[in-house]
Amino acid sequence: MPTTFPFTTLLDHPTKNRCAVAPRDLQPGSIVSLTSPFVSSLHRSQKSRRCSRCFLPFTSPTSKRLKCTGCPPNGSTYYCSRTCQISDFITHRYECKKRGTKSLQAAVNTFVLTHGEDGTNFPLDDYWLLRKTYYMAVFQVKSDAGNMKGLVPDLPTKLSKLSEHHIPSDVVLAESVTQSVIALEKGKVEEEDVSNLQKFFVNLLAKFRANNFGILSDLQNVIGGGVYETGAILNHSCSPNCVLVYERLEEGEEMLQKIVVIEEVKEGEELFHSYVELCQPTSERREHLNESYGFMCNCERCISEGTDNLDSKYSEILKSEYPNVKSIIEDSLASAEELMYSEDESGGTERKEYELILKALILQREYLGELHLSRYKSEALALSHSMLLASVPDAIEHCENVCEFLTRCLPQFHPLLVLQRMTLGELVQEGTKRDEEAVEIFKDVLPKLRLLYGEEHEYVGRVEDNLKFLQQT
Ligand SMILES: C[S@@+](CC[C@H](N)C(=O)[O-])C[C@H]1O[C@@H](n2cnc3c(N)ncnc32)[C@H](O)[C@@H]1O
Repeated sequence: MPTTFPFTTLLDHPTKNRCAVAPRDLQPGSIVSLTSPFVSSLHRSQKSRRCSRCFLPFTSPTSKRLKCTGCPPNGSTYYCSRTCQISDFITHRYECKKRGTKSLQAAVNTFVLTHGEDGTNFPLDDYWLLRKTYYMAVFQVKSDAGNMKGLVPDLPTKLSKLSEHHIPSDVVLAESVTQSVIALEKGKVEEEDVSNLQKFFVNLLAKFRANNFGILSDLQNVIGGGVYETGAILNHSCSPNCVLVYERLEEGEEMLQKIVVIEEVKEGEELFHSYVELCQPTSERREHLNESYGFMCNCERCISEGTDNLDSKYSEILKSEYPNVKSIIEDSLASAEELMYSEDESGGTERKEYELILKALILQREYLGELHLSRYKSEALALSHSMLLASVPDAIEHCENVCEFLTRCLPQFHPLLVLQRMTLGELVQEGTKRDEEAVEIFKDVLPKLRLLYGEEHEYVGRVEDNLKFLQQT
């Protein structure tokens, strides 16, 4: 286990309430917390790809996996080991087929009908997590010692400490979650308990709004959701001094959340991570924070950027022409997307897709500011396509542009930037004779990867091997 320097919690900030502060002077790479969640749940899109308990990826279709025999075939749950299956059973038995397939399906169907499969208001994945938390709280109270495997001692007290963000429409949402529990419990919920149950869900939803974490894979994709007690103490900043990395420690355990300091912090200074996508323009970040967490961000970056540096910035001369150009850009990107998701299984459309993306990108480069978000998105899309087409020189150009964009929006230790630079190093190594440049990139990236992911991580080994190879030749 790595050494941690647990942060101090201050309780009395006039507007933010609890704050986490550095217990001593900290260097980049210091870990201030490494904790497991109260509750976590794998997203449906990952169900067949990862263990439902510890989130270990199944690297190939033939990887060893245990299937829950109780789940319906279209919603199977898989585990990497018996230990994981047993640890998960305490709550999972309420979700799988063994306990009332019809009532569970009916409950989920009603939820989907009312709120949509991926309702922007409350996606189905969050619904599962919410219900799982409910069952854990119920069991925790029921179990005498409160330390049965898979349960969290003192869960209700811990939940009560979390801050809340109430949204009026959550009352309706709580109503439908309550109905789904009533249906599932088949008459076990007494009439007089219904309104308490509904209140419980209204409060739990308000806590979820303010405290839920998207659990990220090493490649920074969201693969699940969870509630972490320690992480929930950190406030937000758009120029954060900490990032969150998720780690699997051992079988049977849920994903740990590691809070890593990414710049020098003095003793007593507040620690922040970012609640939102940092590449968004200031106005969008602030709007998102206000809607989702109920505060207006006044961090250093928001104040210094003023109205915006990333918003649409066109050259003044070209501004009047932009409306026409915009439709060409949008049409090209829409056609590329249509091809990507077309039914045509024969493939072979990648070149055409790349050309359409490039057509949009060339116009975006001409008309939009360097830090325009949609220009960056096209650049990233063009990068993945050129890699798919094995067109290394194109890939290098797009990757350099993406790195340039990320360098200007993200702290230099941010995993997204570090991983993108690692890709750039590998492309330069593969596709050019610029070995010295590749070495420089790897030398810059390696210590950052070690601090973020740990010495033993496969990315660290990969970059070390690349460096060794380049330095020998
Ligand atoms: C995950 S909690 C953070 C800890 C919180 N301060 C507490 O006492 O539990 C999220 C809530 O903290 C508050 N918060 C976080 N960052 C903030 C900021 N930069 N400015 C104002 N309020 C903030 C908001 O109320 C938000 O909904």
